Amino acid sequence: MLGGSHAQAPKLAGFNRIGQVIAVVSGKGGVGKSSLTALLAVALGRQGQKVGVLDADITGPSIPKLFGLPAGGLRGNEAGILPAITRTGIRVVSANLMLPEEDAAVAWRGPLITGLIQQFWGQVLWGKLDTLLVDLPPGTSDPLLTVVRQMPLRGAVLVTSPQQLAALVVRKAVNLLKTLNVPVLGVVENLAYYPCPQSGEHHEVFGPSHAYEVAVAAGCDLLVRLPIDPSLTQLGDAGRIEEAELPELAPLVARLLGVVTQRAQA
Ligand SMILES: Nc1ncnc2c1ncn2[C@@H]1O[C@H](COP(=O)(O)OP(=O)(O)OP(=O)(O)O)[C@@H](O)[C@H]1O
Repeated sequence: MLGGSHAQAPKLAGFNRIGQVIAVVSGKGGVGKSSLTALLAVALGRQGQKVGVLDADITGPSIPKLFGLPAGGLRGNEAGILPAITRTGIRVVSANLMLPEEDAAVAWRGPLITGLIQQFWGQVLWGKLDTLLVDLPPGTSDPLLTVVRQMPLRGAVLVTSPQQLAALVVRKAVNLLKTLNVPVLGVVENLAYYPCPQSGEHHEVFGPSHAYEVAVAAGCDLLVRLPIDPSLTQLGDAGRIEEAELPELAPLVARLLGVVTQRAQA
């Protein structure tokens, strides 16, 4: 059933109730977008939200690894696909959960990839969610267009890092989101600095920040600057990202909770 681009969507309208769908977008790979998606899901869950993560990075899925979810963990029945559930109750759907082994490759052409993203939206029994986060692959390509066309996006969170190249590529993503009328809810700069454990001084390991320029281009606020934190790498590698504490995310969490409130009042 999975992987076909023309599969019939079951009637999930009465079953799935999703308060808001938020895309997490970067221009360049490796800026920590998947980690940020996972951390945001955890932070929203701690605020009492029911959260789902749709891993739209079909060929490079890293969400299951961060949560310690094993390959082959997706189940389904004739009604639809059941998401895997993390230790703290976050519902996750990812190509890696369909594969027999974690390191099996997905070598698919574009139409199959977009077909699978559509199935992750249209054939998954997400149930009632406050927020569905969509982790998009880097680049301004088909998956973003598919998500924008198929899902009622409230907006996007843009993740960048201090390198000028990352800022340049993320500005391309900003322009595409503008063209597609997707509001940018906030910019996150990851790997912004390394706080010296001895002196507390912030070292700009990847150079000076360009995130303000990105935020200005996107017409929104730079909400979060995340430091380089080796414990994050360790927790992610161990599949224990849900144990991370990141108070820096509070402004972004508040913004996303605000979106829910505004929508409820509309
Ligand atoms: N703030 C941080 N401090 C330390 N390590 C980090 C931080 N953010 C991300 N990492 C680490 O960097 C690596 C890449 O992160 P991640 O997979 O989230 O990036 P990505 O942008 O989603 O990558 P890709 O675009 O290739 O999918 C991971 O090992 C992750 O643990």
